[in-house]
Amino acid sequence: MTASERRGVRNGEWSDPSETRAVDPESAVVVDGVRKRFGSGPEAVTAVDDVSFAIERGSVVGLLGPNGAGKTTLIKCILGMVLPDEGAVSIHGHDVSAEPRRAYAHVDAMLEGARNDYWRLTVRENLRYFATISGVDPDSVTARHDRLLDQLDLADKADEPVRKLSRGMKQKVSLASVLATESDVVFLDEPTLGLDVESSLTLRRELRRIVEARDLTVVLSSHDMDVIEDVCDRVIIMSEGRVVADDTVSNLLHRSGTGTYRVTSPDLDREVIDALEARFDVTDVERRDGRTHVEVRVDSDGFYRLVDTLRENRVTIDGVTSVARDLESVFVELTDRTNGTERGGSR
Ligand SMILES: Nc1ncnc2c1ncn2[C@@H]1O[C@H](COP(=O)(O)OP(=O)(O)OP(=O)(O)O)[C@@H](O)[C@H]1O
Repeated sequence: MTASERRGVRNGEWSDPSETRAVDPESAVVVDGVRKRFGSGPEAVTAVDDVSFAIERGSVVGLLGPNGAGKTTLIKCILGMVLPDEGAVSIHGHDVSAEPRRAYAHVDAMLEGARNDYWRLTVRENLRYFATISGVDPDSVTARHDRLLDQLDLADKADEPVRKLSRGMKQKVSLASVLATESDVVFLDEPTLGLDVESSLTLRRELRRIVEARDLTVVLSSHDMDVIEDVCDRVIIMSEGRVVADDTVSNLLHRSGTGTYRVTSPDLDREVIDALEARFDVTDVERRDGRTHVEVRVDSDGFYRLVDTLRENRVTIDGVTSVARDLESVFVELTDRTNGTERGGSR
């Protein structure tokens, strides 16, 4: 280990690791006040802005955010591929600046949906290769590799060179290569990118099964909300470099306060719809069977203001139902809000 490796970086200055805050060795990953700026002067971009969180061992955490939110930069800071300007990262209790070898000993990653698999080697040879370079005797994990190939529907391709496989299969080989090692913490960036629906479903199901069987910690970034909703225990949503939500999938879906309501009425004319649009976030208007159905997204006290507005306009209400939320609508709501485009009935 070099002298600089023995030192931690905090608040933009090199410091003695003994000065760094004690981290919970029980956490798989601890990110503490990480900040990263690119460039300088008016052109500077703060890609990651004071981000902190801890990830429990054996959990699957989704990292979400619109393009440019800072997800990749944050993952690269955690993996030591980008040096943060401020803050500290530790993995399994080891500060990545002070003890990089120990911190990264059990970490693997698949970035941007791919990994440098060896296309001339067969699928099984790739798995053995990556197990070997991670310090595992490949003969001792043959049974586990067979199981992995089975789980990912790759068993009948095990002895084919990777170059002969379809794009989706290559992607599964990438994931299998990550899981073939003895890593305890894996970072998967867009693992289902380009997969067909069936392969994506298989991969999600098997990933979840593998996580439970091995007590694996996974940090998964994806633009596909269904993947996140299916696989993750918890979701961290970033927008403009900051964390705007950090909660379990179920809490995010059932957050009290905000919601979308569907109002059905025989006399919702254009004038009333204009009045609703002026005060609320009207997400859908549909005329069917002589009635009008309007979907309105509101915040915590917005529901009562919505009902009051309908009454003021003497609207006959046939029904008001709550529309089930999915992670996508929660995501849009949270990231719209931080981008200053919130409507949600607060006008
Ligand atoms: N090497 C770099 N030099 C300058 N700016 C950068 C660099 N890397 C990232 N950025 C900027 O930092 C911000 C965050 O980018 P980042 O790639 O981390 O976002 P992201 O959430 O991963 O986006 P995406 O979903 O599009 O991959 C963006 O404004 C980006 O342009």
